[in-house]
Formats: sequence, C-alpha cells, structure tokens
Amino acid sequence: MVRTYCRAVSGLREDHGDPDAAVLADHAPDGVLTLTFNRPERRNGWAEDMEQGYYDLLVRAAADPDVRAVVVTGAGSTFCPGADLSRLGGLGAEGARLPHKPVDVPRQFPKPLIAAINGGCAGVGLVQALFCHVRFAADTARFSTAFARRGLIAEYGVAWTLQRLVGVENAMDLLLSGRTVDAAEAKELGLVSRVVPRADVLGAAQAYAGDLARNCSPRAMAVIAGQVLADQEGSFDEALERSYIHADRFIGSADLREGVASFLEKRPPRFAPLGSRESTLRAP
Ligand SMILES: C/C=C/C(=O)SCCNC(=O)CCNC(=O)[C@H](O)C(C)(C)COP(=O)(O)OP(=O)(O)OC[C@H]1O[C@@H](n2cnc3c(N)ncnc32)[C@H](O)[C@@H]1OP(=O)(O)O
Repeated sequence: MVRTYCRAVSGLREDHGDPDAAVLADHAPDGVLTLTFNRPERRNGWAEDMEQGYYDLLVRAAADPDVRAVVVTGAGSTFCPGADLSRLGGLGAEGARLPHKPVDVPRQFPKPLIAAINGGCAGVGLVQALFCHVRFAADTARFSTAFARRGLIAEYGVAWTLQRLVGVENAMDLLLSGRTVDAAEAKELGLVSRVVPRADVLGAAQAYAGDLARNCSPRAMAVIAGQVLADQEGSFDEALERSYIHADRFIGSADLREGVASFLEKRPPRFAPLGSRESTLRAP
C-alpha cells in the first residue's frame, strides 16, 4: 500500500504532497522513492499532468542525494494502460502537432529505475515500463503495445526499445498486432524480468531497489546503466574501449576501496550518494 510522504525530496512536498496528484511520491528512509501513477478513476490512463508530474519527479529524484533508487507502480488495478482513451480520440483534432515527448528523462535516469507492474500496461504505459532498468510484473498483469489497434504508430521510439529487448521478430509481432500478452508470456519474451503474485509485486520491487540502494555504488550503477544504453550501438571493441575508460576512473576510487573493505570487514558498504553535481538530467 502506498504511504503518504515521509520525507520531502528537494521541495517535492510543496508540489506533490497532494494525495490527488497525478503521480504520488513516497520516499522511504532506505533511499527508495516510490512513484505511483495515480488516476485510478481513469485506470491511470496517461495524460499531460501525469507525464509532467512523472518527469518532474524523476528530474528532482536524479538530483537528490537522498534518493538511491526509484520504484514506479500504479494505483488500483492497473499500472498504466496507455493514453486515457476518454481523451485520446480528440487530441490534435484541429491538425495541431502534438509536442515532442521528453523521453530522455526516464531513458537517461542515472539511478536504478524499477517498474512494479501491478496490472494493465499498454501503449505509452508500456513505453514507460520499458524505459525502466528492471521490470517486476504481477502474475495478473496484461500487456499490449496497442498503438496499431488505436490507429497510431510506434510512439516514443518504442520500435527501437522493443526490438532490442525481444528481438526484431517478436517486436514486429507485438507492434503490428497490438495483441494482449499475459505475464507468463511477457516473461518468456523478455519483456519483464520477474513475475510474482499480484499482492507481492510492489514489495518485491521495493525490496530489490532497497538492496541496490544499500549495497551498490550509486556512481558505478549510473555508469553501468549508461554503458548498457551506449553499448546497444556499435561494436564490441567500442564497448570494450568505453569500459577501459570508465574503469580507469574507478580503479583507486573511494567507491572501490569501500566496496572491497565492506566485503572484507563483513559490514554494509557506505558509498557516497549521487547528487545534483553528477546528474545531467534537465527538466523537460
Ligand atoms: C500517445 C500515446 C498513445 C497510446 O498510449 S495509445 C494506446 C492506448 N491504450 C490502449 O489502447 C490500451 C487499451 N487497454 C487494453 O488493451 C487492456 O485494458 C490492457 C491490455 C491494458 C489490460 O487488459 P485487462 O487486464 O484485461 O483489462 P481490461 O478489462 O481491458 O481493462 C480494465 C478497465 O480499464 C479500462 N481501460 C483500459 N485501458 C484504458 C485506457 N487506456 N484508458 C482508460 N481506461 C482504460 C477498461 O475500459 C476497463 O474498464 P471497465 O472495467 O470499466 O470496463
């Protein structure tokens, strides 16, 4: 169950302390920030205030040294089933161009971003889940790209993201058909990392995020997440070269000394947090 705020995140309390906000934030003492899509009366259908609230919270979380990992979930029975269908049909009716979406905010997020997919996940909701680094799904969750069924194209760069996760053939299948996939098939395809009973999904994702927050170097995780993205392009030699460049910065670092000392001394590590100086995320 989502608690109300227990700590402010860079002044977020003032902006997002409202229990009716489109995205709720709950910052636990272990450094895990849980963000909850919160339009349960519209099944968490994606709308401008949800997008703005979510990206705004991510930008602030990136800059806040007290936030070490973020879990994203949905209020009620769905995660996010894509654009709110009570509004989507009317968008751009007068030929207006829709604004380009600031997808770099979730894509470049420098701290672990973990999805707890508690239910229906489709369209732009699936896109947001795929931007997360790791996905936990409820055994009852159902997935669909949905775009073609709604008369839309593969939005938010999802044709790129999806084919790298599930391969070209599966991406074609899922995007062309928009068919509904259950949690077991989503796991088989590689769309999600873990499937757990519905009641456990948020707790499992938070426990995983808490482990990362307590035990892994924030700087190392930021670099690793960037490496995985960068290495989706180019050759192995380029990836190897990048890894040498990063490794040179980490050999002899305080994080390496602490990671080794904590293991040898059989105690939890005390890694320095990642704060605003290192965060390159800019508000959309
Ligand atoms: C720019 C961005 C564009 C886009 O994102 S385009 C894509 C828009 N999204 C969709 O077209 C997806 C439509 N929904 C579905 O395909 C399915 O749902 C799911 C696969 C996500 C989940 O399936 P299941 O678990 O079987 O749920 P259920 O019974 O279909 O839906 C539960 C309730 O949720 C409502 N609902 C579903 N999607 C939306 C939505 N996108 N906006 C508003 N409401 C939605 C339904 O109507 C229903 O409601 P009730 O129980 O009252 O009949």
